[in-house]
Amino acid sequence: MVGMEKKAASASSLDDLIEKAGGCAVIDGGFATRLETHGAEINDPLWSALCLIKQPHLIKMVHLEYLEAGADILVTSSYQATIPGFISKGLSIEEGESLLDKSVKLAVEARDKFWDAIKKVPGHSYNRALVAASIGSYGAYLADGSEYSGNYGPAVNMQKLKEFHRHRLQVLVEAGPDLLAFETIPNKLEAQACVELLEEENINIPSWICFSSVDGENAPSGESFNECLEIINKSNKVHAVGINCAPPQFIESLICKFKELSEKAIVVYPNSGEVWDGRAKKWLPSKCFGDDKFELFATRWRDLGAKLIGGCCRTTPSTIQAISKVLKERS
Ligand SMILES: C[S+](C)CC[C@H](N)C(=O)O
Ligand SMILES: N[C@@H](CCS)C(=O)O
Ligand SMILES: [Zn+2]
Repeated sequence: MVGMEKKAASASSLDDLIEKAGGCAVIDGGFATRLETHGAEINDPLWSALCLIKQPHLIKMVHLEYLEAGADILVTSSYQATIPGFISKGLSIEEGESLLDKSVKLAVEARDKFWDAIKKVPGHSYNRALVAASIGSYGAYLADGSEYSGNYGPAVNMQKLKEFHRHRLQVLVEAGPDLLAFETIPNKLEAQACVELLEEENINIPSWICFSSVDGENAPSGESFNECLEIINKSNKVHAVGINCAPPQFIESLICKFKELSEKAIVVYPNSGEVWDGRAKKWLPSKCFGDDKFELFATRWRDLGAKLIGGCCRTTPSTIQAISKVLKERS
């Protein structure tokens, strides 16, 4: 009974935010992308998580920029932050745990600082943001681009994926985020591992599970979203499903597909359209959508029923400002 009350209360924090935001809340944009703009060196197996060790002040700065731009939800710097990843840098388990905790604390501090200042400004149109702890896929940790292929090889089974996700999930939950954001999940097995872990760990923080997609129709593994969402639909621990870090031109039809396949809220935060070369560790020059296009897309995605909209890699605070402006009709 206590558990049920807790769940009902926590799920409503996301619903409340969506309502306060006028029916569609704004997520922040490319986090690693913005760190790089500020000179962060992230060409490393830890990618943006290297900044948790070396340049945490940049993390807070980027969170503040996205808040200023109008983000209702901040996604933390933990996408590629894992205990084994930190251990491979010579850190201890305790130090790794403390860095995961710090990823949430930095976002909470930025949110509180921004909100304390802005709430005193008469007529402001901001909402008190929520902090979503990023949980990047196993493929992100592998740092070989496999969050876009879903190909983890035959040795990676359910047990292995749960083992990978469990400890980080526990530490992030303990740090007190408002939401959990599973990002760039590329296959059905990992979606199922995440759903089962939320149950096994009895997590009562609202969560979303987002898939990447490279063909605009299926999960990167080639498995259909029908199969993937069937598993997620059975869980009342997952509050929203959607797509992140796929090109924007895929999003419209994927929202329509997801609406047919699930009653859960739909969350979309695509990248700029550029393609990640996992071997060279760089973005390939390719079709790239600017802020003006995101402004048009965001209205369309909202009208199609998306409840959470933002940007992923290679989008910037100005992209989020454009989305926020059009969704909240700010001038
Ligand atoms: C979303 S991708 C661009 C993140 C980086 C990737 N996991 C890598 O380490 O190469
Ligand atoms: N939250 C991460 C996702 C990378 S795909 C970021 O924005 O860097
Ligand atoms: Zn991305």
